[in-house]
Parts: sequence; C-alpha cells; structure tokens
Amino acid sequence: MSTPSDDLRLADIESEQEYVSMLYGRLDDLRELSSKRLAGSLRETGGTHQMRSERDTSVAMYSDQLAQYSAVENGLCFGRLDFHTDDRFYIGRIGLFDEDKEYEPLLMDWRAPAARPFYLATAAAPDGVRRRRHLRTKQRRVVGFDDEVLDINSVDPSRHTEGLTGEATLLAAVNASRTGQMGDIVATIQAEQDRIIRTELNGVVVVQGGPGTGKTAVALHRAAYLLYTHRRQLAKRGVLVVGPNSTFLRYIGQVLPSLGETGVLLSTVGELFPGLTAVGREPAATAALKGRVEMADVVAHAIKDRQEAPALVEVPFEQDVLRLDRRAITAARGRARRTRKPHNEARRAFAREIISTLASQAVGRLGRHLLDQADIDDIRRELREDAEVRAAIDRLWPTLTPQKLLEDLYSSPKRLAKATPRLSADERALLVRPRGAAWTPADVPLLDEAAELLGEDDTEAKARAERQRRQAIDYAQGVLDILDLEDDADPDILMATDLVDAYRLAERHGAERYETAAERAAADRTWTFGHVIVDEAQELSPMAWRTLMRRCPSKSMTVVGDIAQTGDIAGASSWHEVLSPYVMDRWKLTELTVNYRTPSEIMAVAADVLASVDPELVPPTSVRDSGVEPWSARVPAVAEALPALVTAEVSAIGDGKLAVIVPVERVAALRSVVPGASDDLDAQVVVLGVADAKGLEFDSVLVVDPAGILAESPRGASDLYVALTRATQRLGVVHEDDLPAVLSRLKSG
Ligand SMILES: Nc1ncnc2c1ncn2[C@@H]1O[C@H](COP(=O)(O)OP(=O)(O)OP(=O)(O)O)[C@@H](O)[C@H]1O
Repeated sequence: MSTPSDDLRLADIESEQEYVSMLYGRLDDLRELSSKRLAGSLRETGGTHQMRSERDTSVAMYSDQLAQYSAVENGLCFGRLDFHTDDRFYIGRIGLFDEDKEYEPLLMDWRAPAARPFYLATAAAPDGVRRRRHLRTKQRRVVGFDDEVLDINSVDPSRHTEGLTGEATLLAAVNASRTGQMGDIVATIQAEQDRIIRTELNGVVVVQGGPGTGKTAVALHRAAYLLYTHRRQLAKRGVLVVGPNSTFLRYIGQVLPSLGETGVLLSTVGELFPGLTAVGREPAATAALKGRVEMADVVAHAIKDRQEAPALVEVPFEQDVLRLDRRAITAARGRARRTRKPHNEARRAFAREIISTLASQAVGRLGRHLLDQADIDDIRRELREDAEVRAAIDRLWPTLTPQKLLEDLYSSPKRLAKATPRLSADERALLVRPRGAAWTPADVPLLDEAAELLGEDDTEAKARAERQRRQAIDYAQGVLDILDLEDDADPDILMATDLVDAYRLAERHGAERYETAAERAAADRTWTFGHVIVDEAQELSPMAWRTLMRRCPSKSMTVVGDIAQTGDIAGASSWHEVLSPYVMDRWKLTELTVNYRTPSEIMAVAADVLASVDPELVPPTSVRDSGVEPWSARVPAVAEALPALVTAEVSAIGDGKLAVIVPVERVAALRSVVPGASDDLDAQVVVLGVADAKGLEFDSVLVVDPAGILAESPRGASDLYVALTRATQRLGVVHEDDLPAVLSRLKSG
C-alpha cells in the first residue's frame, strides 16, 4: 500500500521528469542546429584566404559543439537548488538557455559561479539555499532524488568535519561497482574538493592528499573548470594532464569527455618527445640515475665534447692541403660558443671562422697580390661547397640530433667517461647501452634537455614539409585535371578549377586542418601550455620536472600527489624540494583529508603501514565502513592457491573488478596461473605490479607476497601502502613467508 509520502514522491518524480525531458528536447534541438551548420560549412568551397580560415574555424567550432552535446547526454541534469526567495535553479553538465525568454537559464553549468552553493552550502552556512536536491537519472529517465533541507536546526555540533554534501547520493556513488574506467564526480563534489577545483588559474597549486581522497578526480574537474572559466586563454595554448603510465591514462581517459571537454592532452612524460615512443625497459637504478638533476650537466658536457679541437686537421683542397691547427680551431670554437646560441645554431659561426682561416691560407699560397676581391670571394665560395672542407667542419662541430647525441654517448665508454666526471665508475656503468636499444621513459627528459641545448636543426623537417606540400599540390592538380576533362563537354557547367585552384585544394586537404590545440601540441616539442596538471606528481624525477617546467613557462600548474605514496626511487620526498628550484616558495599547498575509496576496515590496516613509512604522516579518514574485515591467508605456494582464491573473490564481487597486486618480478608467472587474468583494465581480473596499479581502484584486491613487495625497493613500504589502498570493498593478503609485522592487524582467513 502506498503512503501519502510515497505518492508525493512519485508526483515529484513526475514533475522532475517533465522538466528533464524538456532539457533533453532542448539538447536535441541544439544538436540538430549544430549538425546543420556543420554540414553547411563543409559544403562551402573557394573564397579568399580569410573566408577559408573563417570557415575552418566554424567547422572546428560546430564539430566541438556536437562532440560536447553527445558527451553530456548521460546525467545531463543532476541537481536542483531551491532558494528562500523561491528562486530555483537546475544544475547540470552544461548550461542551457531559453532563447524565447531572453536567454533565461534552464540549466546551470556546474562550473558557473551561481552553481557553487550546490557544492558549498551547508546547514550552518546555507547561502540562501533552502533545499538541495540530487536527481538520479538513468538515460533520460528520472529514477529518484535525495533532498537535503539546509536548516540550522539540523546541524550536528558533535561532527568535526564540515559534513558531507548530498550524503546519500555520495555514498551510493562510492559504493557502486567499479567498471575499469574512472567516472566523473560532478554530481557529488565535496566542499573541500570544490575549493581546490575553483582555485584561480595563476601560480602553482599543490593538492596533497592520501589515497582515495579524490586527487585525480579533483585535478580533472579542475581542468574542466579552468577551460570553462578561461576558455579564450586556454583553448589556444591547451591544457596538459600528465599521468604516471599509459594504463592510468586509459583509466582516466573518459572523465574529461564526459564533462564535455575534449581539447586536453593526456600524456606521460615518456610521451612528450614527438616522433619517439619510449617503450624500452631498464633497471630501476639506471632510471633513477637518469632522473638526477646532475644529468643536465652530463648532457651539456656531452655536447661540448663534440666540439672537438685536435692538434691538427689537414684539409685537401684542390691540388693543395690546407691545415687547421688547434689554435685556429679553438679560436673558431670560442667565437661560436660566444654567440651563446644552441650548438646546431652556433655551427654557422664556427663554419664561417674556419672558412675564413682556410681562405686566408689558400689566398696566401696563391699570392694575395695576384688576386682581386672577386677571386677571393670565389675561393671562399669554393671552400664552402667543398666536400672535404664540409667533412672537416662536420667532424669538428657536427650537426647533432638529441637521439644521435645520446646514442653516441651511451654506446661509447670513452665519451661517457669524459661527460660524467662526477659519477663513480659503477654509476657510469649503469648508463652504458648498445646502439639501437629502445628508448626508455627516463631517456625522454634527457633527450628534451639535449634538444634545448642543441637547438632545433629543422632543415630536414622543413625540406620534408616542403616536399609534402609540393606532393599535395601535384595531387590536387591531378584531381582538378580529371574533373576538368570530365566536364569538358559543357562549357556552361562551372568548372572545379573555377572555384578552387590546386594550391588551395591542397591546403584545404592538408593534415593541419581542424586540429585542436591538444593535437598541435602533441606534435610539437616546443609547444608551451596554458596550464599543466601533474598527477601522481610524487613519482617524477628532477629531470622530468625540468621537462615539464619548460612546457609551462607561465608556471600555471596543478600538482597532485601524495608524498607518502612515492614509489619511484627517483621520486620526491617533499614538495618544497621539487618546486623551489622553479618557483621558490611561490606555491600554494592545499590538502584533501577524506578517503572516498577505501573503507575504514581496510584503512586501519594501511594506516599501520603508513606509520612505518613515517609516524608523522596522517592517513585520510574513510567516508564509510564496508562491514567486511580484510583478511590474510598463508599458503604453501601462491601459484597453486591463487586460482581458487581468485574464483572465491570473483563470486563475492558479482560483476565488479578484482586486482591481484604482486611483486613486479612475479607478475608474468602469476598472470599465467590466474584464469582469464590480463593487464587490460576492461577485464574482470587483472594481475599487476604496484607501479602499474598506481592511481587505480578495484572492488576487491588480493595483495600477494607483501614481504616481496617490501623487499623489492627502498620505497617498499610506500608500495605496500599503495597496494593495500586500491580496494573499494574487499581486501585479502596472500603470503608464503611470515606475514610482515606491519600487517599483524590482519585476521587470518
Ligand atoms: N566527491 C566525490 N564523489 C563521489 N566519488 C568521489 C568523490 N571524490 C572522490 N570520489 C571517488 O573516490 C575514488 C578515489 O578518487 P581518486 O582516484 O581521484 O583518488 P586519489 O586521491 O587520486 O587516489 P590515489 O592517491 O590513491 O590515486 C574514485 O572512485 C572517485 O570517483
């Protein structure tokens, strides 16, 4: 039997449905309009350069609009605010307006200043809000809502935190099964998170917080907020989001599109050198050494060593042999270095000096009194064009690419010894590598450093671009010729060539058209971004920070991480240490304190491990209990016991996700014994090392061989802390040896 309050609720759902359906109708209208306009712009051809460029802008704009309208389809409207003044706003993923009523807002974009009370208003500080309503929708259907009446009498003075916003909806969200893809939190952003998301654009903001406090979520919503609030500034230069590995980037990849933002470049540091994929692996000690800041000097040394000054170089020229002694070479080198230009650009000054020296020798031998200025100019020109002379200059001051410089360095113990006077022999040995070996992520900051010091030698790139442009024009000309031939019969028909010439056709079909700032940025090493967000920032080495800082000269950055979770031995142990070389103390620390992922039962176990990293560190407070105690199981052989343990966990989590987190060296062996296991996050069961599990979360986690994880690295305790805090519901620890003392709280299951 339905009660009067059930009836009221149903009536409310019905009226909300009416409103939400009206909003979807409006969205459909907008979609249709943009689609028509896009089709119109694509049909247009010809015109002046300016007309073409305006048309391209329209095409890009309408395509973006269409992508945005599709992206916000799910959960378009998720909230409502009722004010004491009887005003009422609906809050959603984008703003929608009523064109017939002077653009009155129908739906408020969550990022608009007027939407802020939805995240900040509390019973103690209601900001004029009487009621906050969270709407739950499935596709276009309203399925329920939760109301909070912001009444001062409902304030609980015993609560120390400022309280949760939309608690029922929040708990439903954090309890939901995980999908292998991070979701957005736009409907349930909490006050401490909202303040960080809306921090001003300029300067460096550090977001420090324990596991599960929403750092990644906050960082991504901040990107969306900044793009909305500073669209003009940021759309041009773009926003870069840096993550620790490609698994993580795939995991977070859908969040910004679901917020209607597609123009953000997601990248690892290892992917920041265009044209090169750094997939090589190397020992952790080698990567850590390459990450040290002294490597910047090593690169500089390596370049100087290539500016050689041997005792004597003989240059055959015509019937004679010209000589360059060390004094002449050093003088030319000094001249070139004094230009303070990068190596490849300073080469021109070096070559000019060398040609001058050789020219005076050649002229002296021929007898200066016999030659006039024109003869001397001829000799200079011949010297410049002479293959032997060029070869001599190449040897003394070679044009270098970053790749060639590093490859030559790693593969030559002699070169390495000269470039690394401050490294020990053991350290130097870590850098030795044969030619042709794959580039590793730790090489990328060194290549970037080298590229800065070498300067772009873009002669080859320019020649290639020109060749491609010519080919495109030839191709376009061919197309036009064919069209003309076909239409030849009827002179009244407008020829394709009347509308567009080959050059323009080629230009319109060129690869650069309609590219977003993010796409252009991805292809250009020297691109600088309007804002850079660094996630899991504690993992970055000092050399990686140099690369990132170069990409953001304005130092408008959001740095997100947890010093207690640092696993990389090149990683950070304090934010001050990381940032002060670039911005001194001009950075702002913000903190997140509530854990939305890990239930309190699991967090209690993780807290013991955290205390072993540093007793001063405070674990975040879990937002909920799960009612399930974490357990440990001692088994004679993990490989044999694991399949059954995995099957039991899978049946406990229904269609949720399970991760088996193991020491890196056991990943391959254990992945092969777990049925259906993979490293693909879409699979139900994944087997991962800790480094690859960073930033991810699963309904259930089995941590295997905790002693192995602790022993695997000097930062083993941080790694174990990361592994334990990946679970949203259930945790089991499986071990063969004694359970490490830090885990003694676990009950054996
Ligand atoms: N306000 C919120 N509403 C709903 N869910 C939230 C909220 N804040 C965080 N979460 C959820 O909590 C989980 C953890 O968030 P997130 O991955 O951003 O944490 P993190 O601080 O980056 O963690 P870690 O340091 O362990 O990588 C995610 O599932 C996220 O969606």
